[in-house]
Amino acid sequence: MSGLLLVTAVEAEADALRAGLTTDAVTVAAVGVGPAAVAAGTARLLALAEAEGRRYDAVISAGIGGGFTPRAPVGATVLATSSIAADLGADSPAGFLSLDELGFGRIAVPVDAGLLDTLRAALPHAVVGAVLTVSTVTGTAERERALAERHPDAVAEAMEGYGVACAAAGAGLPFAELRTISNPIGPRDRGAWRIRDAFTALTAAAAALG
Ligand SMILES: O=C(O)c1cccc(C(=O)CC[C@H]2O[C@@H](n3cnc4c(=O)[nH]cnc43)[C@H](O)[C@@H]2O)c1
Repeated sequence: MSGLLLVTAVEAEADALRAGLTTDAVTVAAVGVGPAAVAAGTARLLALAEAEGRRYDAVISAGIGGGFTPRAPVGATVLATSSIAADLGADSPAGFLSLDELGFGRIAVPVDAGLLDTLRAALPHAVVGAVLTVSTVTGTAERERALAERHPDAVAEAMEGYGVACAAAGAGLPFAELRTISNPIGPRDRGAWRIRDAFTALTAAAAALG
């Protein structure tokens, strides 16, 4: 057993997490932006560990994300109940058809219940709900509305959770997703992103984990 693997998209997120950790039982790795990059990167890390005779206890997709207003305001910490590939499917004149609706698989991966309980105990103020994984950051009110209607339990969106979940499932490991909110989801306003606040919240979350 080699502890926990925290997977981020970019090094700045990984550094923010490392700044809060006081244990070496947690490995933090940045493997790229988007579901494909993190699925490939996470699967490689898990396979390398296995080849060395090591095995992680669990994998967490961690980093910053956009929050659905008012449920997850900027600076909030979010724990996923499930990670949902919200734009994986097909467009049609009748609207978006998800992978499930097409009959090709599941878009929602529930997180490990025991791991979520542990994280909730460590982070009692966290907002808990579904976290969407998107390949395109939402940038209009129309898109925000469509996502919220399709996923009424969603509290946040990011670009990696579902990819990390697929890699963890492939290795038979418990999975969870932790996000701190850098921006509201909605019309694109890059100037309103509070990335530093989200990094500060990531550091605090990591400190609460150990
Ligand atoms: O400026 C942009 O529009 C932009 C586009 C792609 C990536 C970024 C990043 O800052 C990369 C880091 C990371 O941020 C997560 N993130 C943060 N907010 C959101 C959001 O509202 N929707 C989706 N993802 C978001 C994401 O997981 C990136 O990996 C900036």
